[in-house]
Amino acid sequence: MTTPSPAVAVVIPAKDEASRIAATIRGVRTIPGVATVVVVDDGSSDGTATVAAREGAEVVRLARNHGKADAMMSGLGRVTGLQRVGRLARDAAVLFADADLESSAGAVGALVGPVHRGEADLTIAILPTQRGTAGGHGLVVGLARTGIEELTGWTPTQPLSGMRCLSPAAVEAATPFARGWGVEVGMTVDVLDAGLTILEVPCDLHHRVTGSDWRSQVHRAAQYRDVALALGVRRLRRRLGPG
Ligand SMILES: O=c1ccn([C@@H]2O[C@H](COP(=O)(O)OP(=O)(O)O[C@H]3O[C@H](CO)[C@@H](O)[C@H](O)[C@H]3O)[C@@H](O)[C@H]2O)c(=O)[nH]1
Ligand SMILES: O=C(O)[C@H](O)COP(=O)(O)O
Repeated sequence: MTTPSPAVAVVIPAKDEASRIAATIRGVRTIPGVATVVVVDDGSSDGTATVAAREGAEVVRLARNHGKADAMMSGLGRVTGLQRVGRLARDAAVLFADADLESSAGAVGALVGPVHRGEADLTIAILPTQRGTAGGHGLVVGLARTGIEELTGWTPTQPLSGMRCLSPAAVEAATPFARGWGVEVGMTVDVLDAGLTILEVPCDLHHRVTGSDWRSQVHRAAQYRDVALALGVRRLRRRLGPG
């Protein structure tokens, strides 16, 4: 007899991902222990929610766009609701995955083992070099990395990586999330501040890279703003001290 894998709840924030979400849901379903897949449609203008429902996901539909962090918080709300009604184990790990991973999505499964074995409270995926040309200059990544380093003494390899698996203790330490694109940086700092452990895990994931056109640069500006805000709030907290 094989021992059943401990439960995992997958949460996928998704904005206008109708062409990718089905493959991503199918990918994460291959991960042992996945008890539920929650897709949060963050005010999409395409058929993301319809496709996700057709794939059998739990769909949370936000009427307007709230940004990635709020979508993730809404997903956690659904996870808690499922736990309350006994449809999901209370000690389930939560695995956040982006919607654009498509057929590579199953590779986030590597994040689960260390959390279930108690080797880490938070695991973060390290992605291989992506296909296509990235159009950035490393400004947002640099801001995030040096900010985390300054606040915690730990240097992350890919500070913006959003594929993350959290133990219940890490969920408690990391919530409420920093807004928008600041969610990963805020989570990293808050989890380390709580005395919990983080492990980076290489995962063979492929996603849509941000290019170099004007839309991509506007996206990077929003990332920069949100990361700077998440760091600023935490610096201020340090200065003000506990309580
Ligand atoms: O308003 C939004 C915008 C995006 N998304 C979803 O968030 C995920 C990540 O968005 P994406 O457009 O792929 O952003 P990237 O710039 O490629 O994201 C990188 O950087 C982000 C932090 O800035 C991380 O959250 C991501 O995991 C990381 O891949 C995807 O599932 C989106 O559908 C939302 O839920 N709401
Ligand atoms: O393309 C990326 O990796 C992100 O949008 C961050 O951009 P940057 O760190 O290159 O500014």
